[in-house]
Amino acid sequence: MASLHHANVVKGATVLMVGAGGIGCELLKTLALSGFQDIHIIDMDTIEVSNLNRQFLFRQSHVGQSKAKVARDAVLRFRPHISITPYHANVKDSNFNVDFFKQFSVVLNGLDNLDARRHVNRLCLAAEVPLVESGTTGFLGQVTVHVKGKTECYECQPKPAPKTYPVCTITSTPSKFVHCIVWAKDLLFAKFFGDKNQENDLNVRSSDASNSSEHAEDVFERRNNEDIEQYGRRIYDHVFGYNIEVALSNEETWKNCTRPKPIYSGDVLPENLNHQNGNVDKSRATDDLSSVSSMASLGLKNPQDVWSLTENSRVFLESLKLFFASREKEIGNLSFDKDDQLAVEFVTAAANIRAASFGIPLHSLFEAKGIAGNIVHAVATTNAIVAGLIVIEAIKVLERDTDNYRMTYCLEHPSRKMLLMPVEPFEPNKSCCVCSKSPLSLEINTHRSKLRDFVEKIVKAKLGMNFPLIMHESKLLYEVGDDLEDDMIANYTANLEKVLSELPSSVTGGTMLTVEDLQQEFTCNIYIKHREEFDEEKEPDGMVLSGWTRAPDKKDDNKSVGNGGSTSKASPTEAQKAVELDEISEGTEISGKKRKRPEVSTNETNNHNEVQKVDVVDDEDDELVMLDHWDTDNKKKRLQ
Ligand SMILES: Nc1ncnc2c1ncn2[C@@H]1O[C@H](COP(=O)(O)OP(=O)(O)OP(=O)(O)O)[C@@H](O)[C@H]1O
Ligand SMILES: [Zn+2]
Repeated sequence: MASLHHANVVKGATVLMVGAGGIGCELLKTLALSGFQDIHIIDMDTIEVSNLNRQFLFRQSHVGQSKAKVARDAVLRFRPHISITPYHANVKDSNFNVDFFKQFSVVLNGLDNLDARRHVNRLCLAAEVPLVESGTTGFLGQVTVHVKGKTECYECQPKPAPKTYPVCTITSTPSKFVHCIVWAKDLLFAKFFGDKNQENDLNVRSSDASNSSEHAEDVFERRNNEDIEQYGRRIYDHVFGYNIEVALSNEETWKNCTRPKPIYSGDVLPENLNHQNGNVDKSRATDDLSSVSSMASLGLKNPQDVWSLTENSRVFLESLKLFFASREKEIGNLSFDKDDQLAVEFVTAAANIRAASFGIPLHSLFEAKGIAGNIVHAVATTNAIVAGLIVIEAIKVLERDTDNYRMTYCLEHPSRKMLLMPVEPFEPNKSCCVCSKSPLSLEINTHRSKLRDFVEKIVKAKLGMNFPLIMHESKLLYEVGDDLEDDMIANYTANLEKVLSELPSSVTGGTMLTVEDLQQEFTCNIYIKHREEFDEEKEPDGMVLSGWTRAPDKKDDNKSVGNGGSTSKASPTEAQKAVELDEISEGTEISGKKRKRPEVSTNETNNHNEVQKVDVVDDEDDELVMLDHWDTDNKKKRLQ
């Protein structure tokens, strides 16, 4: 009987789950209840209070403990005889190598970042283990199946970079609140509390670039004998007052934009802020990020209130004081963290003061935090549905039921009365550099760009390699590893500072470089094209990687059939509308891939029904994701 076969397949499988967060907790529970008996879980995190609203295997008493271990213990309480092996570790650790991956029948991802997803994809390809990948954003979700040689790999479709804004919009002409948030977070906060020596083209540094006093003084440097309030007010007046005056003096800028108004602290606050606040209780633990709060010391209670300009100005100065009074040691090393209350307060206040200056509506701390942290509030129901779909696909993969593999998309609004949209997987993209080993090409100025730029911007950031090795013909130019001799390390370090054309084996236009990651067993050839100039706004890296093109179109791939045996068509635009991602896509990883609705068999309908039986639970909090959406102009070959 099919059910006996099914039960045996499930029982005999050794499964690796990566991620024990929102999706992972649901997944572990569903795997255990579906009869899986040998489950391994990797998660590098410990449990936080903010996880408790949707990660139902965790309780208040578990805060601070390993997610993987607590999830195991929680499930063993209702399935005591199965084997669950937890690893409190980063999946990118070198012990999780190809041999480690080979022991598994299938790998299931419940991750929240592109980097780890790409890494797992490569290890699955190298180990030839099928991967079921997933992601959710609010009501939207997806589950995709990746089997080497049969379907696309996770990287067959390029993933769009997080949304960025032109520098001049951020530094000079903001028109939306998000521009003010980016300014407050990436420029002002970074300038105050991050690395003092960083390059930061914020026009908060000093005066107008054309002014010869530019290098005379770093306004952010606290002067001798300057108390924190004086310091805060001086910076306030500089960034919200003086800099705006300077910007206003350039008439050209304001021809098509509304002129901002300078704001000085004296305009909105009394000369002396006579408050009981600022007197921080220094005995408070500085490692508890939530214990120091300007809202608390100013008596502002509701994070959903929109503060007045005066309140924002008070929060700005108070946050600054609190950073100096109770977290001084961290100053210089901080980067913005959405879970750092004081940082969120500072950024909210600074963004609001700037917004007031530019006539942009002010926002509450709650809203500002959402924008600054790229937060889309998670819906636990979506996680539960996605977890169910992962298990369904995992079982099909284990049964080698290739014809019935489906990529499934959870939609926010019903499309043709469906909230779940199953799509047949596509075959591997022949121009994918990961699974089809197709070469890439890189336009770069070989006389100006250093090997370090290439390693940081291309090899690490774009190709996601951890332990790269770079070769030109048979010459090694660079390598990372634990067992390198000192003279080799010195050699490679020296190479990093050389421009490409001056490397021991000169890299110029026409060179083919080989880049390899030994842990991921991933090799990639990059054809170098020399180019003199790059557009600073559009090509800020000063180099352009391409060649990762999509698979060729196939004309007959255009017909599509509805779910449940219906033969009606779902047009791409209709589907596209259903997966409307515009608003939430900021900062999340959403690929522009075209998927067509396939013919759906009766079998599929059954699966579909099964999915719809998943219990509905409550919704909450935030999660970052990977979502694909429909795209009208790219048609791909379906799996044969
Ligand atoms: N490289 C990695 N190695 C191991 N686990 C990882 C790695 N990257 C992410 N994870 C885990 O994936 C899980 C993703 O879960 P989820 O998206 O619910 O995020 P979260 O951190 O629990 O919640 P939030 O980000 O919303 O606060 C997290 O538990 C995280 O620790
Ligand atoms: Zn691929």
